[in-house]
Amino acid sequence: MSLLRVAIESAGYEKKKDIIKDIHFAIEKGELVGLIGPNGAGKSTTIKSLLGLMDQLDGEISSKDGITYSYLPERPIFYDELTLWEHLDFVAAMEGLEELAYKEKANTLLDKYKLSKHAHENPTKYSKGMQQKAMLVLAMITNPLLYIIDEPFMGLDPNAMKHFLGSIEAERKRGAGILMSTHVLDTAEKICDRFLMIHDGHLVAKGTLEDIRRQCQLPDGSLYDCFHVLAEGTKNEK
Ligand SMILES: Nc1ncnc2c1ncn2[C@@H]1O[C@H](COP(=O)(O)OP(=O)(O)OP(=O)(O)O)[C@@H](O)[C@H]1O
Repeated sequence: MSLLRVAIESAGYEKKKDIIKDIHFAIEKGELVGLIGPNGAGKSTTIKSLLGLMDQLDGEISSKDGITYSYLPERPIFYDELTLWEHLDFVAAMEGLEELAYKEKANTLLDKYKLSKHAHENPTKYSKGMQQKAMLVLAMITNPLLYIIDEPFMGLDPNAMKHFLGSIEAERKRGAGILMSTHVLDTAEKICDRFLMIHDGHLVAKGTLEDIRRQCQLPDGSLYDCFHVLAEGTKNEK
């Protein structure tokens, strides 16, 4: 069974004002799926629908029984009064993680993302990139089977980016499925197995890069070229 099955007929923020329509897809074990589309296309609205945050939703989101997921928002969110370690302790308590194992994993991740020295500080005082890395550590600590990630690349320095890509690869090998919304198309082209291209609230193309090229009628095009065709609406517009 798929980790996640999404069948959104429509969703929006106000009654009778649909923002996204007819969005159907699934995420399988070990798969990285890129959610791509211009500003305002409906990517965040799709993600909010999956997270159960949309009041106006006609459709069905189903996940494999007992699945745990982590959501990485585009803008990090922390509690004002807690240090990063206290955040980790909090998540571990909520998820019932075994103390020795999670502490060891946390230390490895903090070390990898160069946050060990700052683990007893309040993350609201971190730089943007440090906050993003802290969110990532918090997301990975629970060993989720599904990740929903909203634009992860923006604040990361090259070293953090390399580790982030390494972490994603390791999580996939462990069997986790990942849905990742991003505008960084050259990286997405290299790392994603499949893509969902949203334009104007509709899924206008989906599948592997080959599938997307065919749907955009650009047999040798890059993901960026295909995106441009979709965003400009010169071909294939719905
Ligand atoms: N809270 C909200 N209330 C009303 N309309 C909203 C709200 N959030 C988003 N929208 C509208 O929904 C549409 C889709 O927005 P969404 O945030 O899903 O786009 P996106 O693809 O994530 O864009 P971006 O790449 O800029 O992050 C836009 O027209 C936007 O104005």
